[in-house]
Amino acid sequence: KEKIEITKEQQALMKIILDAYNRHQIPQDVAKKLLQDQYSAEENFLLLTEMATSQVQVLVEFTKNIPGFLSLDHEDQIALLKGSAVEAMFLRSAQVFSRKMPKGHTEVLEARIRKSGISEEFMTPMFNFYKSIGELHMVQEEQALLTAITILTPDRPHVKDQHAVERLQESMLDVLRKLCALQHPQEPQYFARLLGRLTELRTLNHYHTEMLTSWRMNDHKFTPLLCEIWDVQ
Ligand SMILES: O=C(NC1CCCCC1)[C@H](C1CCCCC1)n1c(-c2ccc(-c3ccccc3)s2)nc2ccccc21
Repeated sequence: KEKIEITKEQQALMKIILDAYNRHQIPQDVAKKLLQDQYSAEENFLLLTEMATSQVQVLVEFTKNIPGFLSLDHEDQIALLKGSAVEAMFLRSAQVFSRKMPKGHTEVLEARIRKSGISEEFMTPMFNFYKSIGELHMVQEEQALLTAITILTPDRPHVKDQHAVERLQESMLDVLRKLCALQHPQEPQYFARLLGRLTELRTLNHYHTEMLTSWRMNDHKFTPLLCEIWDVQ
């Protein structure tokens, strides 16, 4: 049985990522809001644009704390943020959805989201993803590292120096691999399952523009930031 050891610098890296992840959380809790009332499609769309706008700002702050990120080519930094923002949104949504809630609350939340205005066809892939994330019972460190790994995906559109991004991502993947082996010793496949979720995340990314434009209302208004991030308008 090979001895898995997280080195001192890997521990320091994990602490930086976890602190940044915890520091940059959305202030108001969208799940609480959704559990309070059933909103109209228009109100839900507005809620999503507000949540998404603040989440992008939070994501930028988190990303700036990833060691090495600010040393990347500046245009590549933008390309990585633009390319990962939607996936980070779905990953965060999955974590919000999978949080331990009082009896019956998750069912109410799911029902509210199903009636939020998003077209029916996207519900199955979206909730399959949320439930598959929930089944992993990720610890905070794993969630934070997975978000950093998603941001540091080398093959986003317009990234010039992919190797520089690969090197940063690889150091995150190595820490995550060791953490998974230590946290889930009975599940040697756990790390692979975690990475498999990133593939599922990309398919959700693929749907996002259509999810927005098919929102059951007319005249969809987006902020300039979201037009950039969501490839709409
Ligand atoms: O507010 C939300 N998510 C925040 C985003 C930022 C980070 C925190 C979470 C929305 C609400 C859904 C119901 C209507 C209001 C908005 N939400 C979603 C999404 C479904 C579809 C989404 C999307 C994203 C981009 C593009 C196209 C579609 S996000 N899944 C959730 C699971 C649990 C709690 C909220 C959840």
